[in-house]
Amino acid sequence: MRFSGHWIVGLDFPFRTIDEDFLNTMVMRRVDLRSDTVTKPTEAMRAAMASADVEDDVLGSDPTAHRFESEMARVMGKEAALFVPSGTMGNLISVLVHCEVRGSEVILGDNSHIHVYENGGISTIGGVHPRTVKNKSDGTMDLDQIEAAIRHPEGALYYPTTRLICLENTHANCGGRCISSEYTDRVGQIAKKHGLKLHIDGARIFNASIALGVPVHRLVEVADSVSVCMSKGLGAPVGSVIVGSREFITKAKRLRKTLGGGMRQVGVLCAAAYVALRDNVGKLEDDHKKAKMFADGLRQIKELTVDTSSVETNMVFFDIVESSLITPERLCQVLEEHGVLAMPASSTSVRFVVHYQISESDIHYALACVQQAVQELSTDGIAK
Ligand SMILES: Cc1ncc(COP(=O)(O)O)c(C=O)c1O
Ligand SMILES: C[C@@H](O)[C@H](N)C(=O)O
Repeated sequence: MRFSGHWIVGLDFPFRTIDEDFLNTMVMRRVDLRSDTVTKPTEAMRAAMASADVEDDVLGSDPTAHRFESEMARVMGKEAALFVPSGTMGNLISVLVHCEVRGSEVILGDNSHIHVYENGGISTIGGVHPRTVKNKSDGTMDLDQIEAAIRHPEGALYYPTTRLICLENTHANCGGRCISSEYTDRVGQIAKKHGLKLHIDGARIFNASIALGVPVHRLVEVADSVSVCMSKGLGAPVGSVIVGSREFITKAKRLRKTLGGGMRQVGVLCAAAYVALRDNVGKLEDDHKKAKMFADGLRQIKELTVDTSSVETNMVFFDIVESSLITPERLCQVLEEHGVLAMPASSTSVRFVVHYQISESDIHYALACVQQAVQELSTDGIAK
């Protein structure tokens, strides 16, 4: 399908009049909004990787990994840190260390990444039983429901034993919503009251910190462990970091080896992650502004509905109105034909994730493509 004619879209959003020549030039543009995991390493990261001081991190300690882990522990306000290959492994190791006794149960959100997107690893690999509590639209769980989900010791003959509560900040499936330090503290109080541990899936904790204006160490103050993704909005090519007590990290390091995550000259990866931490935290605010700009533009497309008030960080979810014949899959297909990459989020919604390698001009282009695609899919009746 080729777009034809001017892209006068009659929107008061500062869309430009895009004529065919400009459009055809623009069609060569690639705007990857599938996730903030798609960023490519910068020259500074590549240079750091190339010159990293490395040693075998299994037989001893890779000096660059050690320096990076020490810095992450300091930034996050915890005793120690451990570099791991992915956020999935960071969460898995954290849950398994806290729930190292057979028959353990973890309370987590029914829409949490750990529960939805990690292949049930805590159960299939770790033998840990999940007990879900409904995630509210803001990414939190009702505090009373959390407390009610905690198994009573008198039921020990029948029930698993609750040992851990997991939160997710920002909450990806709830649209990148931020969890406040006050709410986190309340969950921490519940955990402490019942002798439980608290883990935070902090894949995008720096996004929450910037959006809330709260230091990361304050956001995770009451957590026993946090998994932080360096490979998302911070833009490192690979890796996450678990932070916690020295005792926790010692156990985590052993479990990382058990899972095959013990890495040799891992300083090559930590060097890039260190550059990401140094250079990119300050760019997250722009990501949030671009996401807001995107949502404002999408809101003006009548076949779409966007809750712009829920766009707190770098994610934009929008719904296609029920009366429309357009499906998220078909819309993403047409957008991909013009270089705009996005992911369906449900049977009625699409997710766009902004990152620091997306420019404002890219946002304008993507908006124009969405507008044109919706217009053409609606009129051509080829939605389904
Ligand atoms: C909230 C959240 N937690 C954990 C992960 C897992 O990270 P990874 O993809 O590095 O395994 C992701 C996505 O990647 C995520 O969005
Ligand atoms: C899809 C999911 O696993 C990934 N964390 C993302 O948000 O893109």
